[in-house]
Amino acid sequence: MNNGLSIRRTSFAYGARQALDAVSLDIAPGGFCALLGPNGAGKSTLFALLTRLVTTPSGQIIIEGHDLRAAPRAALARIGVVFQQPTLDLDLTVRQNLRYFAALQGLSGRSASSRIDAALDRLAMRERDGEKIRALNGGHRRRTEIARALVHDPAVLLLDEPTVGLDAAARGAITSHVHDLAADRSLTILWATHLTDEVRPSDRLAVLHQGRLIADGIASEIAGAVSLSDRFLALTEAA
Ligand SMILES: Nc1ncnc2c1ncn2[C@@H]1O[C@H](COP(=O)(O)OP(=O)(O)OP(=O)(O)O)[C@@H](O)[C@H]1O
Repeated sequence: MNNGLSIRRTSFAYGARQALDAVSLDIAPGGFCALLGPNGAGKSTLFALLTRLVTTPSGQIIIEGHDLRAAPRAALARIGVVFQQPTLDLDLTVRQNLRYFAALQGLSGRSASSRIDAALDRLAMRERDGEKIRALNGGHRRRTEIARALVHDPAVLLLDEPTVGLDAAARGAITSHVHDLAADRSLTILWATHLTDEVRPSDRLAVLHQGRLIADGIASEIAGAVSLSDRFLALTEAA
């Protein structure tokens, strides 16, 4: 059984536009990888493939040992995902949003309640559980979405630029929460961002540019003697 997340030589084109070109990326179980790429690099396209919003005959994606093409239901059941566009119901409370999602996952009653409590605790959102989403700021909304993605106890968590549109303080809080989730090693995490200041020196980092993976390693080693921001600019300008 090949656990964790494995993306093998995966390509995708929108008509004549090649959005991903033979991308390969392996994340071991419990591993964490930041996927850094400028606008248009192909991050959202990769997430669309990982969640089967789009399909491609090229390459292979394996989630917790399940081939996404051959066994989509088993593979998709093991992932939790936070898309770039928020999808919470603004007129429901935090807990109601999570309860609705739990029901879609076939969870109800006490087991749903305890999973929801645990997920809210992980994002420090339990004390806000009775508030309507509409009343929350952007950072708390994103934390609610991440908690919701954890309710069914996925093995792999996919986060597509969860800090987009947030102010600096909320961005910092979400970035810390993501790193806290990564530290407990119970989840395999792929986290897309286009901001170098969200990546920590010890993070595993994959750099995507124009549909190709142009670096994969520890962020501080990729940066070398310069800042990650300078290295990222040099890599994406040169490639
Ligand atoms: N529906 C579409 N039709 C045609 N081209 C598309 C479509 N969606 C994305 N593209 C193109 O595919 C490439 C990759 O886009 P993608 O949205 O995956 O990048 P991204 O890294 O997620 O960017 P961003 O940070 O702006 O979200 C870009 O050149 C984009 O213009």
